[in-house]
Amino acid sequence: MPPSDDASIVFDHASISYGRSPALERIHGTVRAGEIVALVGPNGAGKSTLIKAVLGLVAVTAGSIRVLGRRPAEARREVAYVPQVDTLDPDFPVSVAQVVLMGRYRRIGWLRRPGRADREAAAAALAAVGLEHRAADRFGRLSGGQRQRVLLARAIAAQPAALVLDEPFNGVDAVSQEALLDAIRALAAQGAAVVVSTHDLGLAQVTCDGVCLLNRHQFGFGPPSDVLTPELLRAAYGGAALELGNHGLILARS
Ligand SMILES: Nc1ncnc2c1ncn2[C@@H]1O[C@H](COP(=O)(O)OP(=O)(O)OP(=O)(O)O)[C@@H](O)[C@H]1O
Repeated sequence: MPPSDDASIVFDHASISYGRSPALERIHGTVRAGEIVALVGPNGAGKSTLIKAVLGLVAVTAGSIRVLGRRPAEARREVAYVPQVDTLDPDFPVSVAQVVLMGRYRRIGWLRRPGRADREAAAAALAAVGLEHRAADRFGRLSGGQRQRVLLARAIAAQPAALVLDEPFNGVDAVSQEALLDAIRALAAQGAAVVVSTHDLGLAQVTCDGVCLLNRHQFGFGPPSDVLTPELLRAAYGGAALELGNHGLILARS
C-alpha cells in the first residue's frame, strides 16, 4: 500500500538511475511534518542522490517521490537546502547577515529590496543558530562549523515547510554541532519535515525520529530502534565496518 500523500515527503518505491546504472532502488517511507529523518549508509550508498531527488535535481526513474503533496520540482520553492559547507567559496566577499538574508529572496524575488520583515526574519534565524553577534563579520572569517550554522540560518530565514541537509555535522566542533541540532529541532517543532544525511549513527539514533538506512537499496526505514540494529547495519555496511560503542550507540567506520 502506498504511504499517505498528505504527509510531507513520501517515497513510494522510488528508484533513481544515472544513465543506465541504478543508484538507488525502491526507497519507500514517509517523513511527516515535524519529523527529523536521517539518511545513513556507507560512502557511495546514495544519500546525496536521494537528497538531490527530493530537491527535484535528479529524476526518479521508477516509483515516485512526493514533496508537500507535489512533484519535487514543483515544491522546490518551499524546501530549504543546506549544502555541505565546503561546497561554498569562503572568500566570497559577503557578510554573515547578507548570507542569511539570501534565504529571503525566494519569497521576495531577486529584484525587490528586502524589507523590515525580511531583516527581522534573518536576524531571528541567525539568533536561532547562536550567531547574532557575528552578523557584521565576513562570512569567510568564520570557522567551518560557524559557516555551517550560517547556512542553516539562511535556510531557516526562508521559513520552509521542509528542510534538507547534506552532511551538516562533518568536521563540525561540538559547540557548533549542538547549535545546529537545537536549530534543526526548533524548525521541526514548528512543523517542518527534515531530512538530514549523516555518517554519525550515534547522532541519528539519539536525535532523529526516523532513519532511512541505505546502500543502493533500502535496508530499513522507520524508528531508529527498529532500523539501527546490528543485523541491518551489518547488512548495509558489511560486517567489518561496525563496532558496538559505549552506551549502546552504534558507531560506523567507513
Ligand atoms: N552525477 C552522477 N553521475 C553518475 N553517477 C553518479 C553521479 N552522482 C553520484 N553517482 C554515483 O551514484 C552512487 C551514489 O552516490 P552518492 O553521492 O549519492 O552517495 P553518498 O551516499 O552521498 O556518498 P558519500 O557518503 O560518499 O557522500 C555512487 O556510486 C556515485 O558514484
